[in-house]
Amino acid sequence: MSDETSSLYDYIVVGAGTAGCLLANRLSANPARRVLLVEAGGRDNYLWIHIPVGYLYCIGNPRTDWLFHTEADPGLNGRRLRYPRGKVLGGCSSINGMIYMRGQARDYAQWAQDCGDSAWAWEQCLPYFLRHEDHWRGADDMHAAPGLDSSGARAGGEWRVERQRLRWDILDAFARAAQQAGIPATADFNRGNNEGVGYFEVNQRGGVRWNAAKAFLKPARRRPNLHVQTGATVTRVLLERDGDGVQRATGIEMRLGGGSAPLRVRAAREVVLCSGAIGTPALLQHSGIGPAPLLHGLGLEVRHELPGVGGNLQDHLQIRAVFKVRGVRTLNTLAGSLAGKARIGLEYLLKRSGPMSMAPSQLGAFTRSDPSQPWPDLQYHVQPLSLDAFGEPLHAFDAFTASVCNLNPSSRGHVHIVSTDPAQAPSIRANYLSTERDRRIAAESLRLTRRIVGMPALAPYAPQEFRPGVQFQSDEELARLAGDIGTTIFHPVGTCRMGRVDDAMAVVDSRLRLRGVRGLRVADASVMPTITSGNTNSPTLMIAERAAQWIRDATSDDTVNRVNTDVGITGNDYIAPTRSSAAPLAGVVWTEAEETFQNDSIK
Ligand SMILES: Cc1cc2nc3c(=O)[nH]c(=O)nc-3n(C[C@H](O)[C@H](O)[C@H](O)COP(=O)(O)OP(=O)(O)OC[C@H]3O[C@@H](n4cnc5c(N)ncnc54)[C@H](O)[C@@H]3O)c2cc1C
Repeated sequence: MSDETSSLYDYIVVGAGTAGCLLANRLSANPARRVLLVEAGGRDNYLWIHIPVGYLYCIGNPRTDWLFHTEADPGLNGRRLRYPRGKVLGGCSSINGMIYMRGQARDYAQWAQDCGDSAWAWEQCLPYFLRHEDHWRGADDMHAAPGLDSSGARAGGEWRVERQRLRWDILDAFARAAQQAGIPATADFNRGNNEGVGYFEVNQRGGVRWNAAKAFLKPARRRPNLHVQTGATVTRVLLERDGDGVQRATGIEMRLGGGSAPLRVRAAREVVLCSGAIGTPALLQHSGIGPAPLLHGLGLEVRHELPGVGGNLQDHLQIRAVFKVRGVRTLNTLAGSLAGKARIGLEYLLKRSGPMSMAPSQLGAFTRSDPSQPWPDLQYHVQPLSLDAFGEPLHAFDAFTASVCNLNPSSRGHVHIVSTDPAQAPSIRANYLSTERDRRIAAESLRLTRRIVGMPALAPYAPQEFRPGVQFQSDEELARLAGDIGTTIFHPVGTCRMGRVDDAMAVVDSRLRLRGVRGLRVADASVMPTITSGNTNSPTLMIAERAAQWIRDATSDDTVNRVNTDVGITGNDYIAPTRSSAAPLAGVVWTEAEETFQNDSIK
């Protein structure tokens, strides 16, 4: 325990997931700034994180997953869903489907409009995608998007994007069928309008998962000014009043693994929340920041009323139609025998290719639910396999799954804590298919799936609809069936959304500062006002990249953000998180809850 009067850290980043790893890297690039990155999960040294197909063993595994569930959902005919969230260095980027997708230009135009800040327009965001990208095409301006300034594009950034290392006859046939149904072929989903059908690009290097920890923490591992604390759950953001009465975040309270007494750590400049779309609103609510009725109801002191915290939950609901096929191999039967498994294992061992290098979905398509839509509003994830649910065994027959989701759902849910105990999981109410529009699009998307599958290119394989079943045809039946077979595609966002200063439901302003509290920012998927039209990992990295820039810009003027150490902070109140931080700049920067290890021990 220390009783220093000076701050231990300049910045505390809460959550070492997709956004947190990038931020920790960027903020600690300045050796004069001391950064603490706190992660509830452990290190990413579990084999199945790195072998792409291992996501199957990471989801539902307490070593890597928070094991959340949604509440029973009327739109899903009363079903609850397993709601995986990464709990490990890298966060969800350590367990996700690895698909690299920026979204559509119009998503960012909408954000700019919602926030009244043109900084969020696609043209302004693009350089921040490119800043960390390491794309297999290199700094090819074709990829940067036609007509746009490609400055900042580079091969050799940290975030590796590669082509997949396998193809399937059944997926090639689906791609041809999609083209016969009017969806053009595309070789690049990332130019601002992702319309088309093609194989996804993935975050892998040589057939191995490339997560945010490898990309952003590993290169920073020898920085003595970066302290990574794993196995520590942050339970509260600490607030104090500045001389003018405005509250300021001065640090965090956290518990090390094994349920130790709470420890307090102080940040001289900013606390940045990167705990994700579920973790961040829950942490704010536990800190007394959120909707007053919710906090009062739990007997929590309302430190700062912000009614939007935890609201506006949006997610993509994937409607998984399954088709049996004949005369073509799919993973179902390929992996169904010992010999098949051995062949698959050997191929990965020797060439880092084949089904073990496989992202869950390989083929993608973006299209319109009806021709009057100005932009693609549906995304397909097509898989050469089928199962009843993730975690269940593959079916014994050959089949493929055409999963389709509405990219711009109008249904909104929320995340609410249910007790004052931060160890208790929050209530996640997704409210899928709770609007007429979402139900109609669900029905239309299932019809479109049938139309594609009915095209001549797939005829040689005699596809037979296994789920939901051809007997169901009316809008009403299809919407109900969507509720039966729909499931999350793991993209919760929006629960601390940014917005204009006069928007009472906004949680952060357009520069990601928490409204009404100094020294506190949110930089993760929770700030998205509306969900992007595609997968959400890379947009989250872009958000973090922007936050890093704004934090650096703000703190280059010390008078703006720096805590006045004469006001409100008493040294004895704050204790060092571990024995290493008694000498925080001494060079030991990687710390686990029960163990301190040297800074080169990350793999
Ligand atoms: C199974 C799955 C598949 C997906 N597939 C894809 C895909 O193929 N492509 C794509 O683009 N997106 C995909 N996504 C979504 C994408 O990965 C997420 O949108 C993105 O990772 C969100 O990043 P984040 O930084 O907001 O949160 P996270 O990456 O979830 O990071 C939050 C971190 O904070 C930690 N944390 C939370 N609370 C606390 C606390 N109180 N104290 C300390 N630490 C805390 C967590 O343990 C976690 O490490 C998928 C997600 C999942 C789960």
